[in-house]
Amino acid sequence: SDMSVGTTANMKLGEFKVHKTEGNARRATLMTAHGPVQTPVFMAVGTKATVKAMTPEELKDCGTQVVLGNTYHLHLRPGEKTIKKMGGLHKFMNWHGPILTDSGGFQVFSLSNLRKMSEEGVEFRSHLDGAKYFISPEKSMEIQMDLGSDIIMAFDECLQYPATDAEIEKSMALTYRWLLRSKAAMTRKESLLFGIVQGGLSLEHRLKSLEQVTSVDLPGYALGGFSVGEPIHLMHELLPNVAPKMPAHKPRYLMGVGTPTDLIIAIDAGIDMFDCVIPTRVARNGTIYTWQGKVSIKRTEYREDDSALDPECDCYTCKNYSKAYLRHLFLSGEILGSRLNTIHNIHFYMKLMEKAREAIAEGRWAQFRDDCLTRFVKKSK
Ligand SMILES: Nc1nc(=O)c2cc3nc(NCCN4CCCCC4)[nH]c3cc2[nH]1
Ligand SMILES: [Zn+2]
Repeated sequence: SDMSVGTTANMKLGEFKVHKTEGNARRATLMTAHGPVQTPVFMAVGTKATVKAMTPEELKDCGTQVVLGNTYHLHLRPGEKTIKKMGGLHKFMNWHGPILTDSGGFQVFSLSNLRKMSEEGVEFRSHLDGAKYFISPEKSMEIQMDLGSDIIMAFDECLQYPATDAEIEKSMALTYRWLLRSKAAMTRKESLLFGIVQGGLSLEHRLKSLEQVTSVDLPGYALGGFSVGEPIHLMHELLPNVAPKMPAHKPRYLMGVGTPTDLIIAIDAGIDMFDCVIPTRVARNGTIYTWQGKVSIKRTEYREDDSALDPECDCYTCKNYSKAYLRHLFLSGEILGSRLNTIHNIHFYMKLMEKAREAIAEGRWAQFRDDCLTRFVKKSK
């Protein structure tokens, strides 16, 4: 089990201990102000201070270690000053494990309208009510510190795909200057600041951005600018050439990724941390991940199917409900359908990471990797 790697008792805040490696894959522990994080880890996305359809107790029962919050969304509503007054994000949402917050740049570009970019920061109008806002590296740090975040992401610019070499070079230079301002604005010692490597889908620019960002001494580094509309094989091909070149004794976080297959490929390339809305979002749309591939619960074949979503799963949903019942809930648009499907998908993702951690710790990662890739290949039913 996870504790097979020994105690985390005397680890310092921000310490990242690599217990075992197999090729580029690593089994490690990151110490945060809200406890240790066993890696590889998948982090549940809780954009508006909730992982949709799940209570914190259910998240914990599914093996969730870290929950993500979003600077952009929480700044707009209810506002970080309100959350701070209520005791901070952990107390506000009753999640007392580690919280990582994204810095808002990506969300501004992908959600808001009418924005003005400058060296200073980004001016934009809220997607909720059109009100005008301005976020800079300093403002982003202030918001994340007010939230009481354990892992704070630097304020960066994330380019959409495709981007020209000139756009990539200009953007990653800005991201580097914003990283220096982010670090200078970080005054909360309990929070760990992670830098974000950009560089588009170009190996040359990725390595240049990697050199710039990792020249700044930080407790962790992320790969941004992926899963932004590029053909996914481009990311799969780039990762093994970039991830292993990130500092070996710092956590490596691949932002916004991904499917079970993406996670396995990225762990094999040396990535430690992930987040993605896929397991929660597709659950609400009736798509279920199982150890035998994907299941679309709305299919007629499940109308009188008394079996569990996944015979190899021991989650609350699989122990208590049939496919027939879950299909009925989905077709009826019942809220319980979203809840039960989400519980299963989050449990599946956390179980996948737990098995990956054990496989690396026991020196059988290659076998586990190949077994997963065979199981997950498109057999959607
Ligand atoms: N600060 C920051 N910088 C990034 O470059 C970044 C890049 C990202 N790329 C994604 N991709 C999310 C893709 N997701 C896939 C499932 C459907 C919804 C979108 N999220 C990201 C978040 C990010 N946050
Ligand atoms: Zn299940």
